[in-house]
Amino acid sequence: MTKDVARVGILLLNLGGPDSLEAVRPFLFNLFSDREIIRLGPSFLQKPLAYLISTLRHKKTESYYKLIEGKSPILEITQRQAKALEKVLNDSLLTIHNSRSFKVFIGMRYWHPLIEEVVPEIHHQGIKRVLALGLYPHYSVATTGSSFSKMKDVVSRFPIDVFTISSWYDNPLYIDSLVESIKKGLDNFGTSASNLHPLSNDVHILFSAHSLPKKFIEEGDPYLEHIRGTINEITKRIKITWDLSFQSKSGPVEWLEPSTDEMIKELAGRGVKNLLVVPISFVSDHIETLYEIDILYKRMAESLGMRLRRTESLNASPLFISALSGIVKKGVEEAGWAE
Ligand SMILES: C=CC1=C(C)c2cc3[nH]c(cc4nc(cc5[nH]c(cc1n2)c(C)c5CCC(=O)O)C(CCC(=O)O)=C4C)c(C)c3C=C
Ligand SMILES: [Fe+2]
Ligand SMILES: [Fe+2]
Repeated sequence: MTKDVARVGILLLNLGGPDSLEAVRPFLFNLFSDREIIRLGPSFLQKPLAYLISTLRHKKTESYYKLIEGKSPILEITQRQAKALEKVLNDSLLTIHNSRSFKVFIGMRYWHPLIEEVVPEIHHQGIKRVLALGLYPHYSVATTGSSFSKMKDVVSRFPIDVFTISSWYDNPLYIDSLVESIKKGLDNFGTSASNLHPLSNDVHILFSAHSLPKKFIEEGDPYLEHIRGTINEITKRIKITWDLSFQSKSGPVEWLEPSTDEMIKELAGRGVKNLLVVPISFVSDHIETLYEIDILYKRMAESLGMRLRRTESLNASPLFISALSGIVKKGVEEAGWAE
């Protein structure tokens, strides 16, 4: 008899990003239409205001994407993660059931392949069990929460059972993969900054998380607690001097502080000369690593007499894919789909 686990689909959820400059405006419209990420007045005004903001903002956003090859790399990286994860999961199952049992899908919140496009596809493939995993280690209503709401809404139209994994900020292999990338970043500093010893305390670490309006935290969002949880696990394994700051705020409300640009200035004032920035809330490269950190903050640091480097994003690193595989397998067991 075929094991039921043979029918499990893994749905990787992420934000998505524009795949061309023409896609920037409709991508922004989709994002600003979502009341879970941003509330623009009463609900009947959400779409008109989303239209207005995307019209006013798209040129500025396009200018950032022009600096990173005219599009977001997020889909291509998520596809690599999906392919690697499917292989690792099925290779490990081969030894147990002699059948290929997992199929990994991608569902993006604001740009193609959209969640509402992929769920019907999963149904057409005859899959009745879906394990949904947000590619956000730290839960926020604005990110994972919004993707889950959209997915549950679409899935309710199909005979599909869903099991969700909402956060994995302290998963040991995920922490290992971050520690690996920090050690690599420190080593690279050692070789590129002459007379600096690898792992030297002379390199200060700055964890830079995506900012979030403070109101979310006040309403019980665990995002900040999760970010601190990840850092806490990292510092149990590696001795570093560090700070935490928040980047990419994008509206006139109060956001988490300090901002990464303020923090860079403060660290320059404290005499820090070598700064390794760790983009802590992203597992893939996108505009906030490739433009904001690599171009904007690097330039700012240089003008303050500081060397700034960034740790490599986890992307499809083997250790990170093992972490995802472990998270999925644990989820399959918790869902009761393993036997
Ligand atoms: C409108 C408010 C926003 C909140 C709140 C927010 C939270 C948030 N976002 C990410 C991760 C990503 N954001 C990305 C792009 C992006 N985000 C916002 C707005 C908010 N994000 C905008 C307007 C944009 C578009 C770019 C721009 O115009 O500045 C992306 C994708 C970018 C890509 O290139 O692929 C990601 C990923 C997190 C983790 C988060 C809160 C925890
Ligand atoms: Fe964002
Ligand atoms: Fe952002």
